Amino acid sequence: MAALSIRQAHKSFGPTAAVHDFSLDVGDGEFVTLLGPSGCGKSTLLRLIAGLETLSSGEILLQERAIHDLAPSQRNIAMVFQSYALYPHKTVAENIAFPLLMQAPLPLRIPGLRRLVPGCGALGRHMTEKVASVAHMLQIAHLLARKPAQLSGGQRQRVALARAMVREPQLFLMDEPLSNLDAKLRTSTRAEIVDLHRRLGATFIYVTHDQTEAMTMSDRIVLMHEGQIQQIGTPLELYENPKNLFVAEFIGQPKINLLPLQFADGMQILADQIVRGLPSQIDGMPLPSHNILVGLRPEAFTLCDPGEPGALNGSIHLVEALGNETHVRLMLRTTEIIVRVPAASARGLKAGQPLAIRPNWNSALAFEESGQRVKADALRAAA
Ligand SMILES: Nc1ncnc2c1ncn2[C@@H]1O[C@H](COP(=O)(O)OP(=O)(O)OP(=O)(O)O)[C@@H](O)[C@H]1O
Repeated sequence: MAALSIRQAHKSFGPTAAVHDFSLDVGDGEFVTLLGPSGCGKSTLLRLIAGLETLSSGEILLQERAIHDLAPSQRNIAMVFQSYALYPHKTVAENIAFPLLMQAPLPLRIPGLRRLVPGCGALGRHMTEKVASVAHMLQIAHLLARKPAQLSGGQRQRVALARAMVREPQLFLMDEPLSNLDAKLRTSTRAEIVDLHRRLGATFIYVTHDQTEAMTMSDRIVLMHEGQIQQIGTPLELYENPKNLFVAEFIGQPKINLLPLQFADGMQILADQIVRGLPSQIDGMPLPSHNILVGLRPEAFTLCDPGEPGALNGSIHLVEALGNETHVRLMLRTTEIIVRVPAASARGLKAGQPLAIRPNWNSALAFEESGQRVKADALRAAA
């Protein structure tokens, strides 16, 4: 059974279709990330799930129960915002307890009444224990008496997480929760959220435009563009088997290289160079006879002898040594590509020098000029 099902969701703001024909099933306990460039509709989709926006059409089901007409408070969903949205005048303990307090009977919410109404003492103690246990889990128990202004960004983020956890929701929604943290803290908090997900066993929907976050944290990624799904898959599926150029270019750092492959007068021309020794198959299909774009990741090249069959010859534009590996920007006539070279092989490489490389054709991807992956049908049609 899917924990969350979104069926043909559509949301327009006037003429803008922020989310268009969006369908997704999320499994119980799964960590799914909505990834895409700014404005692709990620936050709108999260807000639709939370009930902060209403659908123009479609359905949202939580544990097979339609929730899209329910108020946010009735959905048993917790959302962690980019801004943390903590109450500045309340202590950390009061911030964390707030969702429990909102669910509690009225007398418990009014301090003077608590002692007078039977049962309130026990409920209050239960709330205090719950807050303490969540704070302990997130290692912020020593901060319970402080106000948000007295916390670091990372601590505020944990308080926001604790406040989301305290109600034990069926679903956690997180909207770019790490974007206000510095790079080092982002890396460690990333690992903490993954660990928290594992320990809670809850379903997480996470929004980010940062592919490293998406790749390292998610069971599956939903890559969006202009309100629509481009591809759904595991991080490796998206990297190794992108459906189209948008996915291939969005996933991967440095970006995939795109080399035009043309056929003219019986010659094979790759990135404006006549090449010999092309394989009979590219991307699992016979070599086409129409022009295509060949996608090669920066690691899909080997340094070689300039005269070797299949060699591409270029001139080094820039050498970026990262320690364990080096990124070489290589100019092949009119196309600049990035080649990932092991540090040991890159010693002595300098800008301005000639360099020859051989593509590893086993990992090459073939794209039509329209951006779609070359398919067997397209080859037959073009033949
Ligand atoms: N309340 C609104 N009124 C009008 N247009 C809106 C509204 N909210 C979002 N949009 C538009 O809907 C589209 C999707 O916006 P959304 O905020 O969901 O994108 P996003 O992928 O989350 O972007 P970002 O990463 O920048 O937060 C954008 O074109 C945006 O301008």
